[in-house]
Amino acid sequence: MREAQAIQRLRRIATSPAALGLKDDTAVLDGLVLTHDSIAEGVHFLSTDTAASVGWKLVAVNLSDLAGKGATPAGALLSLALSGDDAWDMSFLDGVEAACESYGLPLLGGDTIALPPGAPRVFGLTAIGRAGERVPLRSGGKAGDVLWAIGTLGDSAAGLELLRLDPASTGPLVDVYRRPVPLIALGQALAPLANAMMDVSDGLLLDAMRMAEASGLSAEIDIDAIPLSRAFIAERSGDLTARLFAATGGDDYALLAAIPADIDPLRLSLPSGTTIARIGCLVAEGPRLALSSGESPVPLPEHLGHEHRSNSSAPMADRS
Ligand SMILES: Nc1ncnc2c1ncn2[C@@H]1O[C@H](COP(=O)(O)OP(=O)(O)OP(=O)(O)O)[C@@H](O)[C@H]1O
Ligand SMILES: Cc1ncc(C[n+]2csc(CCOP(=O)(O)O)c2C)c(N)n1
Ligand SMILES: [Mg+2]
Repeated sequence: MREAQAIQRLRRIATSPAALGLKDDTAVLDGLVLTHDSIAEGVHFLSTDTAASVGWKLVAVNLSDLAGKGATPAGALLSLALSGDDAWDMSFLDGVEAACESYGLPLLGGDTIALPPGAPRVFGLTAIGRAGERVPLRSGGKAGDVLWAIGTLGDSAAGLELLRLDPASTGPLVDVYRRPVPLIALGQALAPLANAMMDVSDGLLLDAMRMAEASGLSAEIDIDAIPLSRAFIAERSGDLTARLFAATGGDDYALLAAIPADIDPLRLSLPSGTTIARIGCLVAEGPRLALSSGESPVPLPEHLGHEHRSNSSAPMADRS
């Protein structure tokens, strides 16, 4: 089954207004912003990744969903699966602790289980944030809004490719894959201005299409405007192929914001070193997502981003 099919079925269960129709990154309940993300070995991280980086990543990907709504971290619940390798599990918790401390996220509770020997590791975290004065939803975009990307794209996907070629790879791209940085302060600064905002975790093109869909609009993106880091360009160049890779690779934990055209977020005093780029706009007419380079249209790539899909092979022996 595909992720989208499962969520479609879940919509019939999640009928509370706080669930926002499961059409956003988070739920919003009584001034709290709620999210839950899991990470699994072989799906979100490699068995060769350090345990501390896996713990960090679990916290960071959840904080990124709070950042997308401009929320302030308020607490977390951890789902911990012990693997039987005590040193690994302890280092994992060191990584969880480091990320919680870095972003002021108090651990409030959770649950601990032990995995059967050899089972892939899977962890979950519920992050709770306090809503700011406005919570920009995916669905709030207006025709004429400018689309801004905050943070660079493609670094993590490029880091993963390096690690796939050589698990001993190091450098800034590998660091972004293993230890993403949630853009909490930037999310808080932009939320009051944005009509719509979300984090980019599955791939810019897929997430921009989701924002356009939720807002009942179309997104136009200038592929040449996508922000790339120096490390990414040094590794893969900034040509169209590299840009499409960056726009679809996912795992970025950047932000995508739709901001009225008469507001210039570059005028805000954003933290130094912030990358923020005008990458397109939302419009009322046209295909849901259109790409261009220079003045020319660019055909959509086959895959716009990452979508989970189960394979139906070999059920577990004791599941019959
Ligand atoms: N198993 C589930 N039970 C209930 N709701 C779910 C489940 N899986 C996903 N959802 C909901 O579906 C919506 C979309 O989920 P999705 O995972 O695509 O969003 P996201 O958390 O922003 O993505 P990402 O995991 O890439 O950050 C969210 O509202 C999420 O809470
Ligand atoms: C080992 C390994 N293989 C592939 C990927 C790529 N990847 C996996 S999940 C995901 C989207 C975000 O996940 P979710 O939607 O579950 O939050 C992406 C881009 C990876 N990170 N590690
Ligand atoms: Mg998200």
